Amino acid sequence: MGKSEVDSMRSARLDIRPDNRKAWKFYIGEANNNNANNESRGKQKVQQVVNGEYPAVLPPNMELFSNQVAGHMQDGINLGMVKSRNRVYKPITKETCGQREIGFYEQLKNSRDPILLEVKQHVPKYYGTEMLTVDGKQVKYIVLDDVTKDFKEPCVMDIKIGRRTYDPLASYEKMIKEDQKYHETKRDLGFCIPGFQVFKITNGRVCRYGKDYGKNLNKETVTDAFKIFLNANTGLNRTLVMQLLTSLWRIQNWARKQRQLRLYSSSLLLVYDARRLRQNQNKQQLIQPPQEETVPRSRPTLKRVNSLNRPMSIAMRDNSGPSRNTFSGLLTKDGPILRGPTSPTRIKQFSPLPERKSGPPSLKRMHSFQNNYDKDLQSMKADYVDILDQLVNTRTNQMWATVKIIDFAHVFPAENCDQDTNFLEGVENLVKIFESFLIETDPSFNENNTEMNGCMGGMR
Ligand SMILES: Nc1ncnc2c1ncn2[C@@H]1O[C@H](COP(=O)(O)OP(=O)(O)OP(=O)(O)O)[C@@H](O)[C@H]1O
Ligand SMILES: O=P(O)(O)O[C@@H]1[C@@H](O)[C@H](OP(=O)(O)O)[C@@H](OP(=O)(O)O)[C@@H](O)[C@H]1OP(=O)(O)O
Repeated sequence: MGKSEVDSMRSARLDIRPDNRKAWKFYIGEANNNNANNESRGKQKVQQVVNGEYPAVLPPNMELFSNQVAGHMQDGINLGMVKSRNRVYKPITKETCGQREIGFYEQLKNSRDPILLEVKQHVPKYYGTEMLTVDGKQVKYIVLDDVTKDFKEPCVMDIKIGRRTYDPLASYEKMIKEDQKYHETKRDLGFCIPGFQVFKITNGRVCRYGKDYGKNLNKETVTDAFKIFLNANTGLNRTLVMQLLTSLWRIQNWARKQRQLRLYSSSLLLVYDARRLRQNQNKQQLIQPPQEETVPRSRPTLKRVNSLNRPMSIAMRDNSGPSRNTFSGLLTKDGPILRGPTSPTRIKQFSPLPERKSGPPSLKRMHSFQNNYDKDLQSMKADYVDILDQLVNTRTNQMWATVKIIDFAHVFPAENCDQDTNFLEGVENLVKIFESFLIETDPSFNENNTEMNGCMGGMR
């Protein structure tokens, strides 16, 4: 395709759908995620449907990154993230920010400082930079590991951390602009949610929530956003919450210790695989004993297995409430330590539910107490999908949810060797919300327990 053809195609799209420029940003709802219609023509290919709903002329083997949920998108003005195989490419469009971010990744790559070595575990692997020709222009890209690469149905949430999201070199206008947006969640919780996507476990469709949704959230409605993201309409999944919380605790622990960096406007990227969540939910329903049917509907719906340890329930029993027994930030080989009123409480080591061993689904088990054959058939199909997945995926026993720190365009050295409270407070509040979810997934949790409300109200 010649340049003039590409140009005319791009302007045709501009003419026909002028509002599309910010389409993704305002989009809330379901979308078909398999709509990338790539045409390889000669050396470059045109991608018709992209992260910001605009085409781009990309080098061969490159495509626009469809799992990008926030940040600058391909939208006719900005360049979006692109991907090739298991790597994502972040364009450097603002020279100073780009150099700062590259500088940070290079520092991590070469450093032996224990704090930097520790944070490296929570940052996507860095593969240097590359020049690519995009839309006929040479652009420098930062090359990173795609943290969604192992997931069949990647659910991704970008949580921008900090009450303050501008750096020390920001202009007065930039400060005002930043302070005005996502105002309530930033003010009350020290973080905001610029975007997320979730694959619904009920129908496999992807739903995307953009900036406008995030800008209208407040400290109460933010819980709804998390529950949508966590596919909690059929009940919060304890294994999922535990995996995310384990990562969050480790990041919190690091943020409490570190005294050398200021992370302005960095994000925590929460990712999990809805495919694995569905399998986990199905499995829990299958092993659920029949007497569960008598449990009143008003109770939390998540079913549990006996082997699953219950850290927060131990905490509640020993210390009578989450507001008085937050995780201390200390992880030992035996599990996290809680901070209690008198002495620290060690929580038993916990791990995600063991995955189902391969083998054909058992027909014997398939007669539910309700004799609901349709439901049984559905579970059986899900089992086969599960087994097929295991046959093609050797990573099946790995974690299927994690949290990474991303976006270091506004990282600065700390001037006075104290904590980065702006970053830390956001992380701590996020941790508290996920700890309250963990309590909710405890089968002994009583809905009327006022302690939990106390926990939510205790945000800094
Ligand atoms: N390593 C990664 N793996 C998978 N997805 C990623 C990765 N890094 C970034 N993303 C995706 O790209 C989005 C934007 O990333 P990032 O915040 O680094 O870009 P940005 O354009 O600098 O953002 P901003 O406009 O907030 O400054 C993230 O929300 C996430 O969806
Ligand atoms: O983080 P930066 O580099 O300052 O870029 C911001 C950022 O992308 C911001 O998006 P959000 O994630 O805070 O929602 C953009 O704001 P909008 O919400 O108005 O789109 C800013 O415009 C970006 O700043 P800049 O205009 O300097 O590129």
